[in-house]
Amino acid sequence: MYNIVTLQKKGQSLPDLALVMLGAGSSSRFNQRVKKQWLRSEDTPLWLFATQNLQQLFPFKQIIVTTTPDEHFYAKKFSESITFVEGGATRQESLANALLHVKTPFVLVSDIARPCIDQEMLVRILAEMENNDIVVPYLPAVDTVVYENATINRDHVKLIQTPQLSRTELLRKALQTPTLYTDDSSAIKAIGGKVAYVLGNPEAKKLTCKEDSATISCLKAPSSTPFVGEGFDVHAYEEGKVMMLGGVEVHPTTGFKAHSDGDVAIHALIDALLGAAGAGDIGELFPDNDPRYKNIDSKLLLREVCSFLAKVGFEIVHCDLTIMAEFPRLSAFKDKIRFCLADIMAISPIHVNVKATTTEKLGFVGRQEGVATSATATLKYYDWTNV
Ligand SMILES: Nc1ccn([C@@H]2O[C@H](COP(=O)(O)OP(=O)(O)OP(=O)(O)O)[C@@H](O)[C@H]2O)c(=O)n1
Ligand SMILES: C[C@](O)(CO)[C@H](O)COP(=O)(O)O
Repeated sequence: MYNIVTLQKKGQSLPDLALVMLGAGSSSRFNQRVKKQWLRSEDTPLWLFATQNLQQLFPFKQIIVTTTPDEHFYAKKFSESITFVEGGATRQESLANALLHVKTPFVLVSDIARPCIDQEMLVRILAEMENNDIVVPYLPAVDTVVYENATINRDHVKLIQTPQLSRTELLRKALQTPTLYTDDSSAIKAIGGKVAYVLGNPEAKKLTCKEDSATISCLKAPSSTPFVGEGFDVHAYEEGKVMMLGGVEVHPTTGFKAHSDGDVAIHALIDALLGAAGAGDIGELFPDNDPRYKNIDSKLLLREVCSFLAKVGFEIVHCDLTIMAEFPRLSAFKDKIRFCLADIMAISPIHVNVKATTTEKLGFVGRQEGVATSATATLKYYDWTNV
């Protein structure tokens, strides 16, 4: 590792450092269905790419990543060694949550939205840590700067970047304030801490708006690999209920025994979609003991899954369902189901296929105890290079 060699050459020993990666933002200025955290560089989401980039530059004792509560379960599936912490409503709150887990005297904090940190910049930061409370990379202003209609001396202006290296205890203390700061150094400065500024790097630009994607030079285009998932679900019949299959009412008086509306076709499809994304299964998202999902219309669940998949960087390419039912006959409903599902998934109806079959009176389907559905779904990464 070049930076370590450099530091050791300068006679410095390596400090114990924790890395905090802030990734719990709402990505609102990015203004896309996909959140910037989840853009893929080849096969790696941006938050992990940014983390791994720093990880290969320094042997951190701890790595902590903040995520939004709804993405937390999915982010955790990417790594066993990272500590994932739920973020708060602001960057500052997310940082305070992460700091509760830091065990080292110094902590390096970076925005996942600044993925292109190079080793020279990190070395410049580490080299200043000993005699300061926080070390902050910056870029000088190169344009004319007007502040409240008055041109000011641009030599006095610094454009602040991350990562910033702080004394952990002092940073914790600095964040115990109702004042909202947009970075760590402003908070530490406000309590009288000693701030060292070192030269940053234009390459360490923050991804804020969608137009920035093309300028984040270290990111590679997403892989074009298709991901195929499969799902399977069964529900027993229950009299006195409407039967919903694939979002369509197919029988007025014989429905399904279930916590939700029991739409076995949508449930299998959801599992196929989640399977393709590596996101577990329907029960992880919508537990069947959660009162919010009692008798819920499964179309709402499918909508939520589609919006989750879009948020974490996927597009739906195709799906195929086989509904196994002895009763009712489904031939008249297959196209209606297809159009209904395609509409919810916002894909062409020709990319949704629905098949129905009996099981020749064999098994629980054949004995008319219930209905089963198997489904496959194909996803691909959202291609941000086309935006
Ligand atoms: N509540 C928050 C808000 C922001 N961040 C993180 O702080 C960094 C800087 O924030 P920014 O780039 O502004 O990201 P967002 O807050 O997601 O963007 P926006 O303001 O456009 O919604 C990002 O890596 C973001 O994920 C965070 O961890 N928790
Ligand atoms: C921390 C930061 O990246 C330094 O420039 C910046 O202040 C983050 O601000 P944002 O409004 O949360 O993007």
